[in-house]
Amino acid sequence: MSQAGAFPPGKKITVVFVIGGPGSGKGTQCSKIVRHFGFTHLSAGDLLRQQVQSDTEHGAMIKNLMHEGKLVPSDIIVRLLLTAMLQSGNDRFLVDGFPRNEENRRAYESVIGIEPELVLFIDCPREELERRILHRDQGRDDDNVDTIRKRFQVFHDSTLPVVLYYDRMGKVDGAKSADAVFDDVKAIFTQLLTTQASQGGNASSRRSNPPLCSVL
Ligand SMILES: Nc1ncnc2c1ncn2[C@@H]1O[C@H](COP(=O)(O)OP(=O)(O)O)[C@@H](O)[C@H]1O
Ligand SMILES: O=c1ccn([C@@H]2O[C@H](COP(=O)(O)OP(=O)(O)O)[C@@H](O)[C@H]2O)c(=O)[nH]1
Ligand SMILES: [Mg+2]
Repeated sequence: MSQAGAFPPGKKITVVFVIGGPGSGKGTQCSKIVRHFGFTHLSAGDLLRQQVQSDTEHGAMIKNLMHEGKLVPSDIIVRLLLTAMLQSGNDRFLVDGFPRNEENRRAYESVIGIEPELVLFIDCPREELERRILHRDQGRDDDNVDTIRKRFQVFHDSTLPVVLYYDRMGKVDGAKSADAVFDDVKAIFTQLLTTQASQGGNASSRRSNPPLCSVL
């Protein structure tokens, strides 16, 4: 059952999924989008790390799965996302690093049910991803060579097919400098928000809109 009714009636909620390989710059671009376009940034990975740090019911299980580069059960992450959305009071959300597989997508659809108006896909070659992660220096215990390989495999096998599910996908070249990537991201968001304003409604990612940018 959709929880879209959990939001104030008549309030239009805009959701953008931000997807890309580990180290592609999802968090970096989301910070810039927040500053420029007033979205609330919901990083699925950060929400899970908070659960580990506050030693919650599922903390130990989440920690082990993340250390192995595996995916946490969908119901846990969807519940965390919904709670964060409701608590924010905002009506524009960047969902960073989610959905990561088909099961995630279905769980989101059945529990939250607000279709993303855009899926921003940050494309970047694997060698560059690995280089960035190994220099990230945020003390993450999944940023090591062994776990990185497993995370790449999950991204390739499970996450990329979810990206392809959506018609309304904006793809950017994430190998450029962070500012150059943001120039491209800015153009996509400006187009999205302009279209929304002129339509006065949602431009759903599954309707037959032309893609905002080149498709894979
Ligand atoms: N376009 C870029 N060029 C070079 N380094 C980048 C770029 N975008 C992000 N980084 C750096 O790469 C690392 C991974 O970025 P991050 O935003 O954490 O990626 P993700 O959230 O996709 O894993 C960070 O150390 C970040 O500062
Ligand atoms: O929806 C999600 C998002 C993240 N993760 C877990 O959290 C880790 C780190 O995710 P994050 O998005 O922080 O990594 P990034 O892509 O930014 O390097 C992943 O490898 C998964 O183990 C998950 O299970 N489900
Ligand atoms: Mg991140």
